[in-house]
Amino acid sequence: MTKQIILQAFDMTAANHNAHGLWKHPENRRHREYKSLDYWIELARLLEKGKFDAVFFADVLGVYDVYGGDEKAALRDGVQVPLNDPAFAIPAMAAVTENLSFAVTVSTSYEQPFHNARKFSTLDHLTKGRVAWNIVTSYLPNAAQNFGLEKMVKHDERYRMAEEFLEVSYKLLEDSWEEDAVVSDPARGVLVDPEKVHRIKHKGKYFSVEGPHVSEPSPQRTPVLYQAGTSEKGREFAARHAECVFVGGPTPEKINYYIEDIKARAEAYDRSRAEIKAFTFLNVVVAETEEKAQAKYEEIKKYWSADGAKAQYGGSTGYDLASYENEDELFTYKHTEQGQSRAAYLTKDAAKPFTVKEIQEKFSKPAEMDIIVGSPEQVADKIEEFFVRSGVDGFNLTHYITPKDLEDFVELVVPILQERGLYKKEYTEGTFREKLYGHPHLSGAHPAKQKKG
Ligand SMILES: Cc1cc2nc3c(=O)[nH]c(=O)nc-3n(C[C@H](O)[C@H](O)[C@H](O)COP(=O)(O)O)c2cc1C
Repeated sequence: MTKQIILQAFDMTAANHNAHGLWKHPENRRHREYKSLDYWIELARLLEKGKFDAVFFADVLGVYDVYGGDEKAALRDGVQVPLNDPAFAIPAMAAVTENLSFAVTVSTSYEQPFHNARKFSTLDHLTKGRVAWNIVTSYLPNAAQNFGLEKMVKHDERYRMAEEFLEVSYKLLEDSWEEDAVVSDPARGVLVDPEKVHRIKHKGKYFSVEGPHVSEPSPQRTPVLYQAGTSEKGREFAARHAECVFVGGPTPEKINYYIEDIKARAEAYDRSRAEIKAFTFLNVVVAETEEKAQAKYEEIKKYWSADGAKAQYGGSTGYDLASYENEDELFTYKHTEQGQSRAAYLTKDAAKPFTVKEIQEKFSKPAEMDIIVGSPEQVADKIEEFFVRSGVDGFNLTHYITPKDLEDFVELVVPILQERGLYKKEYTEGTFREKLYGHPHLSGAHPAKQKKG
């Protein structure tokens, strides 16, 4: 059978995610409605109608304050702020759907593993196993300041913390409660068998957790594990832990390079390449005809905010585009403690070197990467080509006018992809991991299982 596209809506429980300035577009509803459950419920129903596999919630824990040295530009355009906690929308979205899954971003740099494990067990129970965790190490200096630190923990150390965070998480989610610990036996007067619940007694460099876990085993135990970030350390981390990777890159070939590299590294940990699915961004502007799609794109460009885009770029890379004075100088890679994959994107990963002037111009219109604009057939053709060339398993679909762009995609593009056999017509049964991999729990080759010996 043809490999089918796994589709996720890329979202954030914020007034704006990546559509900088588009809040001004008269048809955009999200900045007014993201605070209401009705909005998220409507979105969940729409995505399930379009057979989306999941909604992928990005999240950050501070404001973007690198560009121009403060958060003013980010606030003016609502760059991922105001922002609510994504976890709270999920039970309501799960209540009106049966198959849509939910990937939530949680940072290992600022969360506590005990609290995080409880949160994911709860979500996994309430969604009947439809939850995933996008593991990030964070990049915003302001997030560090919000959690009692003067400065961010350095990039590579954040990944070392993440390693230990995962070790504790596995102990809590996989080992603390045996599968049959909850006996619920009135005759013996025993709800939980004390012999089958174990303290984890973790004492490490960064975390100390006695346990036991307080939630009983959920359908998936450990949520499906996503990772995003392709620095050297990021790829090594993904190779060990991730079941899904979210990879950005300036060309399909570069994306493919990162995916292949992560899979090769996974093999060194005795994991099979098939155990890792890869996703990248998909930016689409579609309408009934090419002309209408072009007109829609022109409209989007009119509202786009270059300052908003630069604010986001500054926060995630550490490169302040307000501080470059010489427009003719080459925009080169320099080490920062922020996100190294994002920093590489327009510098050492780019197909050609850019001058500062070219970079500034890039931010004056939407999408760093190729945006697909066209009629439904044209869009489907390009998606198919991109799918094959990049070697991804699926996409995180962005949107500019929300929820209208998603409605258009469901109505206009999904039926064509389905006709071509590139996209499912029906969901498969079961938890998110069963839909992706055919089994409810982490595979036996995963390090979470291996350490049990
Ligand atoms: C495609 C992509 C999506 C990301 N989404 C988030 C996010 O929602 N929240 C966050 O704090 N970091 C996010 N990150 C940051 C990374 O997870 C990572 O912590 C950061 O980029 C530093 O790692 P790196 O140097 O390996 O890129 C994302 C990174 C990439 C490449």
